[in-house]
Amino acid sequence: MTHTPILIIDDNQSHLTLYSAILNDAGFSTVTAATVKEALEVNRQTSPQIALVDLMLPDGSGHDLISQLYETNPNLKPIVTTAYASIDRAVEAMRMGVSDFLVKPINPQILVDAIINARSGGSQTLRPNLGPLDAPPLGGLLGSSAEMKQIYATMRAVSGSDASVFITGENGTGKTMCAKAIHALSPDTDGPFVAVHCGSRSAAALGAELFGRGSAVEPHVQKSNIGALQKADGGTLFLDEICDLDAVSQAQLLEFLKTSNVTPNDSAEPIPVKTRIICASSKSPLDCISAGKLRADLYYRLFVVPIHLPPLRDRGLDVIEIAEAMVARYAAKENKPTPALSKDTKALLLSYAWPGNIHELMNVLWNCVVVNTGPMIEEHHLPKSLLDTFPRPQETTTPSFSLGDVVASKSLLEIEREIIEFAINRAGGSIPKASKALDVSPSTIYRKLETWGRPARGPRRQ
Ligand SMILES: Nc1ncnc2c1ncn2[C@@H]1O[C@H](COP(=O)(O)OP(=O)(O)OP(=O)(O)O)[C@@H](O)[C@H]1O
Repeated sequence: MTHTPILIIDDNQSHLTLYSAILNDAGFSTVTAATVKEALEVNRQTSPQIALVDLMLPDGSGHDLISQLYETNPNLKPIVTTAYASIDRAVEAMRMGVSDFLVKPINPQILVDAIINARSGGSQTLRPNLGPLDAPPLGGLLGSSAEMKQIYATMRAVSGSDASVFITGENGTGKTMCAKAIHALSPDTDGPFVAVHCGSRSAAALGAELFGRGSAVEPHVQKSNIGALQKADGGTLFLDEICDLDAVSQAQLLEFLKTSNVTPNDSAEPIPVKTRIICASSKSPLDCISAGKLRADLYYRLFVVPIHLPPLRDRGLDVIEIAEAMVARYAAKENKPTPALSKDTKALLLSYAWPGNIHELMNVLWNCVVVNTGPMIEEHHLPKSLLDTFPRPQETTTPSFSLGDVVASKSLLEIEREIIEFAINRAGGSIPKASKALDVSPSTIYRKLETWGRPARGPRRQ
């Protein structure tokens, strides 16, 4: 069976580029439209089997558009995308027969899964060429766990677009490395990569560092007075620990994102700047918004493509892969033969919690290579004091059910909610998938979520 291109309808050019890149990378062909009028024309020309429909379009609503598309293309499977999740909208969309309801920012794998689901119609599974998921790591990032492979695929997909990227993850998980790798893959790789840590100085100093001083626009003035945004013109600006940015700089950054102009302090003249923004945070941005530290409007502008780097303890055998590469690197540096890791050492590395993540692993292994001279790194060579200080924390993410305990302590409604939440988490946030697993209709779950006052799918809290 041949497939027509997927029609992507969104009035935001960055989203069109990004979704096309993700789907093209996954082996699908795409066509795009930015308005209702354009969408009807492309629909007439290509008769797509699947359309990704944004609900808010400049010349009409996505719901009305879907009705019009059905008139000439009754077999169409629409997938709704929206930045404004509401249960009412989701239920209304499900009633119209849409295949899925995706809340922006959309995780690339969820987007690909939604297309696969729509194509398979719930029975046959037509897996497209997912080559990028098997592609080798990027930019020196080590690790071939499924989690990291998915991250490499996202990085590749986003690198060709100028969409903002929001990287979250504990300290030492590789956020900076990931940002550099995206820059290196991008068409602007020859442009500058400028990194600014948003948490390490006073608001005034940070403001000047980011936006520069008025004198910077004068041609004779030192380059050091130019702000980081201007320095990153034609390249990438990496804002590390964005949640620590002060309120004044947040307002200025938001203004920049709206206008693509920088107005350095004391200067009247706005300066046009074209730069891709990648930001990172080790804190949960949603918690920071709740605490009034991060503006929600700034967050939604920046959180176009989320990348969450899992802690090292959740990357399975990546710990050993990274450890062996690091040991070889440090041995070469110290002019020593590369020692092997004993079986017990590997078991310990795998069971330790690594609160400092890859940074900590690197320090431990460098110490081992420097201090020991033998051909093998044994368990007793590892700094035990360190392991004793940071025992592996209790897993909290997966609820475990002991029927007796549960029945004794919880109401039926509570148990039902736990099971539904569990199924949604296991389905990566996809309500249709969770509903399939529980053998109920998606609208049943949407209605339950509405009762609990919980959004259908949004950025996951860490
Ligand atoms: N997947 C990886 N493979 C190999 N080395 C890695 C990987 N991820 C991170 N590193 C190394 O671990 C160290 C920490 O990485 P990085 O500085 O990018 O983390 P981070 O999340 O930005 O840390 P922080 O939050 O402390 O700024 C660096 O030396 C980096 O080279």
